[in-house]
Amino acid sequence: MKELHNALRLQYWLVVDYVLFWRVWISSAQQVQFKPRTGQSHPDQVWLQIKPPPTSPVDRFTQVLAVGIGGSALGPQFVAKALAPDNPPLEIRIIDNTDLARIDHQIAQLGPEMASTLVIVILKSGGTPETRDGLLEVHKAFHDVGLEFAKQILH
Ligand SMILES: O=P(O)(O)OC[C@H]1O[C@H](O)[C@H](O)[C@@H](O)[C@@H]1O
Repeated sequence: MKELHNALRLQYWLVVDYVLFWRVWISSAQQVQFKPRTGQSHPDQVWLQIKPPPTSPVDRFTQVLAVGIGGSALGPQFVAKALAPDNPPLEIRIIDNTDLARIDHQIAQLGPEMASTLVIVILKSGGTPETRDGLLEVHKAFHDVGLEFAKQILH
């Protein structure tokens, strides 16, 4: 059982490394834009463009704040819970609904480590309104404490 767990743990990190590598590589090859399902350009798309790789203003990232809903939240939640090592190097939180009180609470939980938080936006379609709303809330929170949000986001 221990061997199985170790094998799964190794696979977990291989998948995480693989996904992060390709997301960063693809993002640096092309500016990723957030577009709604209507196909019209989003008015906020300028700040939603990122210039990867993300960087932490305080040397390294210590936690992850993911924004996604439905399958885009359940998948990462499953991987994080099922395959995480005993002492995960990064705390992972997921904003997966539009309850503002809950979102505020999750942002407050980032505490002084907001500067070392990597924000990951997960979506398949590219235009889920709930995910956009969560993203706007997180953006405002980073902006309010003077952090350069665009540098800490991967989407
Ligand atoms: O991954 P996205 O395109 O953001 O979609 C996220 C979710 O949106 C809706 O809630 C759908 O009913 C789900 O099936 C989907 O997983």
